[in-house]
Amino acid sequence: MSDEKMMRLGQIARKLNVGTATIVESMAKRGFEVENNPNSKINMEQVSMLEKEFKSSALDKEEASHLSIGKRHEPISLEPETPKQEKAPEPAPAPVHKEEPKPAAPIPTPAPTPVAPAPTPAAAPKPTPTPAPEATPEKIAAEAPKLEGIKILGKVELPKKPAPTQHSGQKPTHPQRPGHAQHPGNQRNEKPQEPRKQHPNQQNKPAHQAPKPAQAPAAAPTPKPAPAVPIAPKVEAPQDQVIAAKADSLKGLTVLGKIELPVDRTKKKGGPVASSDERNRDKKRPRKRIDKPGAPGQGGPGAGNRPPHSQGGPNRPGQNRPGGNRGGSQPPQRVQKAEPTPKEIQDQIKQTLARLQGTKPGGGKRTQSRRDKRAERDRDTEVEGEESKVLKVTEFISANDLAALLDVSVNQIISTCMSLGMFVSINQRLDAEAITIIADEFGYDVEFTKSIEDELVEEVADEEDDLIERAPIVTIMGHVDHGKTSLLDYIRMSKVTADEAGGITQHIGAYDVKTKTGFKIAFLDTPGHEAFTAMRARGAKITDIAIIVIAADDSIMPQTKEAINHAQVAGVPMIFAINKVDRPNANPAKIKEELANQNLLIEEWGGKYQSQDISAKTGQGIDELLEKVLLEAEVLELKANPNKNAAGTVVEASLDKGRGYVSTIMIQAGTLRVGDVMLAGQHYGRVKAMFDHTGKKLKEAGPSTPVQVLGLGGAPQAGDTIKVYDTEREAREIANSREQIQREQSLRTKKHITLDEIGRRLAIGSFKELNIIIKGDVDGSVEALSDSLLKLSKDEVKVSIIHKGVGQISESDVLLASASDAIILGFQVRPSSNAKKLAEQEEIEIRHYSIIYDAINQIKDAIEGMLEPEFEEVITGNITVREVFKITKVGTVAGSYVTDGFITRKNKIRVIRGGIVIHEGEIDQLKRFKDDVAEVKAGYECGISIKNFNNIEIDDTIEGYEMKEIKRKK
Ligand SMILES: Nc1nc2c(ncn2[C@@H]2O[C@H](COP(=O)(O)OP(=O)(O)OP(=O)(O)O)[C@@H](O)[C@H]2O)c(=O)[nH]1
Repeated sequence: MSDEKMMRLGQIARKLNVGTATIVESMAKRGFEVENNPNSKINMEQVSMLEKEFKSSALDKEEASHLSIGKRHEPISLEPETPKQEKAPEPAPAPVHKEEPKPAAPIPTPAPTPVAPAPTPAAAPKPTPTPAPEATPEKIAAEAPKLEGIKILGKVELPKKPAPTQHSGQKPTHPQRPGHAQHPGNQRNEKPQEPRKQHPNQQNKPAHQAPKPAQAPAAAPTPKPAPAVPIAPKVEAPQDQVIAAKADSLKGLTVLGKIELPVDRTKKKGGPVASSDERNRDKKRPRKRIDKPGAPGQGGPGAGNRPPHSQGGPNRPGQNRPGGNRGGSQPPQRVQKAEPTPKEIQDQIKQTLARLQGTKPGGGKRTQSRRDKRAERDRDTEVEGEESKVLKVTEFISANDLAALLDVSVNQIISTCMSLGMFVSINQRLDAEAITIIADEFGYDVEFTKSIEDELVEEVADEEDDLIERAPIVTIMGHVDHGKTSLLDYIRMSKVTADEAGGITQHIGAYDVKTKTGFKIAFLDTPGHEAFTAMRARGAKITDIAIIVIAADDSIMPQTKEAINHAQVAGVPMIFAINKVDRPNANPAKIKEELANQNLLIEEWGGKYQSQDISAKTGQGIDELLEKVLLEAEVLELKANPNKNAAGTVVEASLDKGRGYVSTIMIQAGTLRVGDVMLAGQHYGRVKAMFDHTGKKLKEAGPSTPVQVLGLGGAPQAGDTIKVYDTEREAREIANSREQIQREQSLRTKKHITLDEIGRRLAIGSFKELNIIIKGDVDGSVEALSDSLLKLSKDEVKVSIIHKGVGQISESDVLLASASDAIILGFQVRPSSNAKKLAEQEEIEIRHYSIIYDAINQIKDAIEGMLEPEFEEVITGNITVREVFKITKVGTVAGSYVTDGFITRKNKIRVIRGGIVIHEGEIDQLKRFKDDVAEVKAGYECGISIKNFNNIEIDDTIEGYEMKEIKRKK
């Protein structure tokens, strides 16, 4: 008995057409723990519960088998039969009874269903079919009880027979009879809920219905054995019957819908029978088929099922869905979700999107865009893969230009810069370092092309025959007051010294003279002050020979050494002019000795350096000096081609009210003529007029000739090279280019200091910057002042010359000063009336100077004022504690006496006990009697309390002190 009452999990699972896991889960919900093991036993009571719960599932299975049988003949149905037959016997009886007496026993019904199938197969007796139609329901009823198959046949077939031919016909009939539950399955689309109701009742109803419909159809049932049914359907009512059977098992129809899955099965398994899992799959698959036009075409087992579906299918497209519902509303959903899992879903989505977008797969813009990007990447990788290329650029090209040269998008350049910690804009110009780094990122080596300056200086190799001797260009250098100007004056027989403000040469000039022997020598007059060091350096560059003036009554001074260094660095031969030998204290030998100590042996002493004792005052030795210059020049074999466009260097530039910008230029090669288009630095213009150092007009000037030129659009800087171009346009383009570069460079030198520098200064504590704008009458003075001021920079204060130039102080200068919080220094120049007004409005300070020293000293003072003040401690007084009062809410109050100096409430104090400082802090309260006071002088008593300190004892000394600011120097 026990065995009979118990069923194995696997067994019941097969019977109910569900998975063991599902059963276990269901059992668990009901409070029964069952191990998910096919051999786990479940008692019949539980089985009954499960049967109720999974009726639909069981029915599905049966119906499916029926359907297949009916449609495809017995063979297929046979499979299900065997198992069912075994079970059939048991359940069969129950259903029978129930059917006749009371449809109630739904539970048993399931049994019958299974039975039914059994019979069907058994019914294999296809012959019965014929009789089936004739069979009457009554008979069926009678027999039904005996055979399970009867139940099914009777129920389904009968009702269906009336309108069996067409499923649609069934529907109408069904509506009248609940048994349509099956139909509902087909009709699910219309009324999804029905199926559910039907399912549970199906078994009962079918039974009931069977009897009713059995009426006519009953005939079919007569053959009792459902077999008749299956057969019948095939023939006449076979379909009807089958349908009828399906009616009961409309779910089966649903299953058919699932059958679509079979299609898949055909591919994968090939077996139509569905397990609980398969069931879901079937349900899912059908949908796939529906979605996929190709699905229907799939044959195989599924196809067999389909046909029947096809009958109802066409009319009831929702069948598949209903099937899903049968198992519960969830199944269908699961099915849908589960199916998509494969990549097919993604493909479908893509296709769908493609359709929505009206694009063909792979043909959309996005795709194209992706392709393009891919292509770009490929290209990039190719570039990277290739040997590093060389990118020839000039410094300060813009990010955009660099992108074009690298053949990448400017965004890539910008993002690369960002990754490198640089934030650049599209039009921002990049310095050499940045260009190199960025290019490297893209696999390029950078080769900076010669700057425009270099290109200008670069001369086309001249034919030997075109070269002729030229005069040497001589620079006179030396320490302050050693007599440089005097020497030059003597040579050109003029006196410049007397005209110079402060007696100091403030700008350089150029002169050419003829020696007594008739040879020309061009002189550059360099200022002797330290501030002009840079100028001297420039002078040395265009200098063929340097005359180092050393006062015989002095010694080799720092600037003398500096001048020597510049000459040596420039590779310019030096001639020492030991001056002031006319003075009684002159000691030329001492100078020569010092030179020797400097490793500068003069010829007299066996060295290679020429020297000449001279007196700029008396003219002693000057002719000899010039001869030695010529001798040196001869050795140098100085030659130049005068028959080409002029090239040279700007020695000086200034703004002349009447004549405009006047530039002193040393022609180094070629010939400059009036009317030539000349470019100097970032200024260009046509030469309007030329003058020599005496003011005499010149129409042309050859090599080694210093000339004053009128016609440039601005004042070039000393040291700027000049070149003559054939067209103004050409000169303008280069001038603009230089201007841009100059702007970039100036911007960088102004604002861009290295991170290290900033960090270092920040570490120091405070970082202050004194911005200065310098305007002067001549370039040399501006440069000199600029260089001197820059040297005033200290760690704590940086002097920045944010702008400098020749000419009147303009409104733009004031605006710039306002924007950059700068002061303006005017050297021998004054602001325009508008600039003056603007300066007053903007509160911009403009200082005027005519002597460089004054400017330097004042700025030095200003810088000192800007330095962080230094403080020193000043003890203001001492008080002695005579009594101590401890007051609850106040703390300890010391009754004290000011022994010396005074004490103020703002004083910082120290509490000293036994000569040792035990506390440093601030005064909390200072009182005289009950009144708060700000100060108590020596000889008076007072009450004092100290912030956060109550450990005051009698005889303690309280020292008051303050930090006093001290002006800082140097
Ligand atoms: N006795 C004497 N005095 C000289 C001689 N040469 C120059 N001096 C004087 O020395 C002073 C300075 O001469 P400068 O020619 O201005 O000297 P410098 O090197 O040009 O000076 P800076 O222009 O400031 O660089 C002047 O007072 C001259 O008169 C000389 O040979 N003999």
